[in-house]
Parts: sequence; structure tokens; C-alpha cells
Amino acid sequence: MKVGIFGANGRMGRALIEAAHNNEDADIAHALVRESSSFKGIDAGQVAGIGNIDSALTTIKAIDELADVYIDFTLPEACMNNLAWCVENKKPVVIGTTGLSKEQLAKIDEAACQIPVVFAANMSVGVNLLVNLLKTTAKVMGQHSDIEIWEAHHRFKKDAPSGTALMLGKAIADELDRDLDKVSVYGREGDTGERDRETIGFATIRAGDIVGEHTALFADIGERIEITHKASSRLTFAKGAVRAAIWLKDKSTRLYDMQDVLGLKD
Ligand SMILES: NC(=O)C1=CN([C@@H]2O[C@H](COP(=O)(O)OP(=O)(O)OC[C@H]3O[C@@H](n4cnc5c(N)ncnc54)[C@H](OP(=O)(O)O)[C@@H]3O)[C@@H](O)[C@H]2O)C=CC1
Ligand SMILES: O=C(O)C1=N[C@H](C(=O)O)C[C@H](O)C1
Repeated sequence: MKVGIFGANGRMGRALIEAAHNNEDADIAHALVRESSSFKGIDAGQVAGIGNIDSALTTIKAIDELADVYIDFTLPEACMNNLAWCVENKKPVVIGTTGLSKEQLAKIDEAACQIPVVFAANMSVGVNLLVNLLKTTAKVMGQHSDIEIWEAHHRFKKDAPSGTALMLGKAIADELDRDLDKVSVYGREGDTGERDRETIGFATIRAGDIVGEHTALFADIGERIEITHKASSRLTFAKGAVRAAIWLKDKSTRLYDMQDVLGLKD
């Protein structure tokens, strides 16, 4: 499977180069940077810190033969442009970009009527297993507990709460027949009053080089459960994304998520 990587000079872009290069079922067709990028022409392996791999960072305008599947871990504006390009060229795409608005999420839904798309705020096996554990916990304890989700990421992260935290919150809210838009509380300050049992609270930490940590708390009177996932390397997300790209190559047009890729759906 020939893969094209958007945003190849980014933190995730570099991890994707390494993950794709080390996966025997994937070949890097092109690692893409923006037209004005000073990284243009540099070997992708050098940028990823894995030594020369004979594939210079290039731009969308400079490529002739297209890849089988594309992967996008960029920022919302670039992600939308890349998605439109994939639709125009009828190419499947794996999207890991977070911080998308409701309108941008709707564009992904629209695109998935024309090309196969995997979209997931977290491509790690552990977090996708966590979703299932949280659904079970919500079923058993959710109606009686106070539910809070907190997440910690590196100082460079631009969106909050993380896409993963929102995804976990949505999974819990769906299980409890609650509308996340109505029950979410993003941070508290001042005279907040007593906690409303129906709410799902979110708290965000941004510090140093934390790769990504998420905890969901279900607290009743007398006991509580805390379930935590900690990522210690971006390679875990990148390997998941490459796995998703290989899986997506021959799939039919539709929107998939990482639970589909990993076969974790009931
Ligand atoms: N789903 C998952 O499992 C994971 C998702 N993420 C998400 O992936 C995204 C990227 O994260 P990260 O790699 O840390 O971010 P970086 O800031 O390191 O990388 C962003 C990349 O996007 C490119 N880019 C940004 N804006 C534009 C634009 N307007 N046009 C063209 N290229 C652009 C940047 O290029 P340039 O340098 O030229 O600006 C860079 O290559 C985030 O949304 C993050 O939350 C991260 C980890 C895991
Ligand atoms: O920006 C990051 O780094 C990460 N972003 C994703 C998110 O917003 O959930 C996934 C991961 O935790 C790392």
C-alpha cells in the first residue's frame, strides 16, 4: 500500500514517516509539506530522525503519481484543504487532526459520502479499548456517579479539551442517553454551586512534553473508579494511523473510526 503523508514535518508527521517506513505492508509514496516550507527537498527519513530513506519531502503540486491512501495529522484549516483534495482525486484518507469545528466535522461527513474516510481523535489501541471499558463503567455506575474527564498534553498543543477527551465524553454521554453539548462543563471557577449529577466535567493540563494522558473518573459516595491511559510515544498513534491506512485501502465509501479498524465494535 502506497501512503501519502500530509504535514510530514510536524510532530505526528515525523512519527508517521517512521511508522510507515517500518511497516512492511506500507511504502511512503510521498511525504508532503506546504508549498512555502523550508523543509522541501530534505530527505523524509532525516526529518524523522531515522536516517536517509531516499524520499525527499515534497509538495502536492510537485507529485505526478498519487498514493493509494493519504494520512492527515495537521491543523483544522490544512485538514479541510487536504480533505477537499482527497475528494477531488478520489483518494481514501485517514484523519487524526483534532480541534475541528462542528462545520468542519460536517465536511468530513460529506466527504465520506464520496471517499472512504477513517476519522479518529486517537489512533492508539489502548484509548480505543478504553472507550469500551468506559461504556461498561457508565452502564454499571454512570447514573449514580459524578463523571469527570481530565487530560494532559504538551505545551505546543493548540486545541482543548483534547479530541480524545471529547470522544470519551461522547461515548459516556451516549451510553447514558445524555446530550454531551448540554451536560458538558469545561472548567469551573468562583461560586459554582453544588455539582449537578447529570454533568460531565472536563479539565485540561498543558505542560512540557507530555505526549497524551487521559483519565475518566466515576465517583459515587463511598467509592470511585478512575481509568487512565498514558501514551509515552507518538509512534503509538502513528502505527495506528498506518494500520488504519492499510485497512482502508480497499474499503467502500463510508465514514469509519478506529473502533472499526481494530474490530472493537459490538
Ligand atoms: N488522532 C490521533 O491519534 C492524534 C491526533 N493528533 C492531532 O494531530 C494534529 C497535529 O499534531 P502535531 O503533529 O502535534 O502538530 P504540529 O504542529 O507538529 O504539526 C502540524 C503540521 O500541519 C502543518 N500545517 C499546519 N497548518 C497548515 C496549513 N495551513 N497548510 C499546510 N500545512 C499546515 C504544519 O506545517 P508547517 O510546519 O509548515 O506549519 C505541520 O506539518 C493535531 O490536531 C493533534 O491534536 C496528534 C496526535 C495523535
Ligand atoms: O495533540 C496531541 O499531541 C494529541 N492529540 C490528540 C487529541 O487531541 O486527543 C490525541 C493525543 O492525545 C495526542
